[in-house]
Amino acid sequence: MGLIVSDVTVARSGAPLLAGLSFTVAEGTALVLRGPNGIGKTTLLRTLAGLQPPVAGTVTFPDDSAAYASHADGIKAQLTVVENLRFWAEVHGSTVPDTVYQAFELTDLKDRLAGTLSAGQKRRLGLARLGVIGRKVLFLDEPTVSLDAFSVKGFARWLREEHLARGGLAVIATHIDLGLEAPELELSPFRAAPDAAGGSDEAFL
Ligand SMILES: Nc1ncnc2c1ncn2[C@@H]1O[C@H](COP(=O)(O)OP(=O)(O)OP(=O)(O)O)[C@@H](O)[C@H]1O
Repeated sequence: MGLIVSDVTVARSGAPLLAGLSFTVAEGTALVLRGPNGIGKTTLLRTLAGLQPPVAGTVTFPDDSAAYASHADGIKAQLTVVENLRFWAEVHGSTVPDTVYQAFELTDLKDRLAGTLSAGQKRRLGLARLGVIGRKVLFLDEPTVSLDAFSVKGFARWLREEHLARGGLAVIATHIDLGLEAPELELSPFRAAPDAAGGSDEAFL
């Protein structure tokens, strides 16, 4: 079973942003969300991941299978790269696959304190978390911010060859082309009318 989104409306601070969204993402495939700044991509991803409730509609995917990766890397500065990955693996009852270090270009950084990594290196470590937690349904918010072109390609390769090829799925908000050959959903036509959630205008106060 993949991800099924039925007639979903999402809101931020009481203001409906996107309405009437219905789509499915099958196992082994990705969907790329497109739309201008502020349209609600982050809000939609957070809603799909269950971090906030939809105003209307339903989101279904297999229980306990999802992970949300946001702008915040969520890494522990006082731990080394290896310790960070082991920490996440332990939390999720898994182990760190050796392949993760190579896939996210962390082999030479294993013993570095995470707090001393560059922005792009931190982002690679944050993304490597996805490689250890074993979640099938990934909601990714601008995953390649701070990454150079080489690292973007590496991440896309991991997504394609390690995640999607093993039956995972992903919904990705990104402004760049990841080269995934994934279908894209332009969100602009789904911009909510101000009264889509019953006329609330508290956001404008
Ligand atoms: N804490 C908040 N309180 C009120 N409004 C907010 C809050 N956070 C975000 N918003 C507003 O909600 C709207 C949707 O924000 P969201 O972050 O979901 O957009 P986005 O499409 O992900 O944008 P971007 O492409 O810039 O990342 C924006 O107009 C934003 O200003």
